[in-house]
Amino acid sequence: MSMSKTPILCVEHVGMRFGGLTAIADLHFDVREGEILSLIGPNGAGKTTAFNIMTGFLKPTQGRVLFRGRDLSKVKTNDIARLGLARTFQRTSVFADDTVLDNVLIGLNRHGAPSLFDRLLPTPGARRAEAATRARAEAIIELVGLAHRAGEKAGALSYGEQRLVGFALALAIAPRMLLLDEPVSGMNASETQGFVRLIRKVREEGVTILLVEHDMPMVMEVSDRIVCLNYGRLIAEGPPAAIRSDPKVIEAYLGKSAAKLEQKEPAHA
Ligand SMILES: Nc1ncnc2c1ncn2[C@@H]1O[C@H](COP(=O)(O)OP(=O)(O)OP(=O)(O)O)[C@@H](O)[C@H]1O
Repeated sequence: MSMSKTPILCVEHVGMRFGGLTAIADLHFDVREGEILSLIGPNGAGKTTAFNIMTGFLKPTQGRVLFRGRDLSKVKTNDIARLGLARTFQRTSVFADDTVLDNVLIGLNRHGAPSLFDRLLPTPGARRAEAATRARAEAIIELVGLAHRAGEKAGALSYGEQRLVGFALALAIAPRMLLLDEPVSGMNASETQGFVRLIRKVREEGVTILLVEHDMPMVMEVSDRIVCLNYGRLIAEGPPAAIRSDPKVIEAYLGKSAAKLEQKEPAHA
C-alpha cells in the first residue's frame, strides 16, 4: 500500500487544562494523508480529550491543531465539516423513528441542502439533484452493508447496526478524514470483523482515519500507526509491532489490560 507522508492533521504541542488538572500535555504528532492511525492509552490517559480537540469540539489551552493547514480553533463548527473533517459519536446519534435511508438522506441534505426555492418549486434540475442524492444515499448504505435494512426504522436495528448508520452519516459529508470514537465498542466479534473490512474499504477511497479504541486486537490489526498516551502525554508512536513490544506501553497498561495488549492471536481475519 502506498501511503503519502503528507500530513493532513497536525497536532502541534497541544495542552489542555481543566482547572488545576492537566488532561493533555505537549501532545505533538501528525496524521498522514491516507493512513489509519489509532490513539490508545489506559483509562484517563486523555484520549477523549485529545479526540475532542482534534475534531475542533474543544479548544486547547496550549498549542493548536491544523487540519489541511487550517487552525481548527479558528474554524466555525459548521465549516469544519465543509473542510472535510467528520466524526462519529460513541453513543449512537441516529434518528430512531426514521428509516435508515431517511437518516442518510437527512445527513446528505444537511450539507449542500437544497434551497427553499428548490423545495417549493422543484425544477427538473432540482428533481434530478434529488434523484442523485437518493442514489448517493443508497450507495453509502450499500457500502456500510445495510442495504437489506434500508427501509427499516433505525431504532429497530441492533446496536451494532445503529453504529453503522452513525458511520454512514459521517460518510455523507464526503469527508477527507474520519475520526471514530470507539467505533467497535458494543459490537460483537463478527460485526467488528465487518467493521475492520469497512474502514479498510473507506481508506482505499483515500479517506484518512483516526480512531480511539479499546479493542487492542482490532487496533493492532487495522492500524498503520499507533499513538499511545499515558497521563496526558505521548509515550510511544509507531507501527503496531513496535507499540506492542514497547516497554513504556506495556508498563502503562500493566495491571490494567496488559493481557489484552499481549493477546497475540489475530482476532479479525
Ligand atoms: N470536562 C472536563 N473537566 C474536568 N476534567 C476533565 C474533563 N474532561 C476530562 N477530564 C479529565 O481529564 C483526564 C483525561 O480524561 P479523558 O476522558 O480524556 O481520558 P480517556 O483516555 O479518554 O479515558 P477513558 O479511556 O476512560 O475514556 C481525566 O483525568 C479526566 O477526569
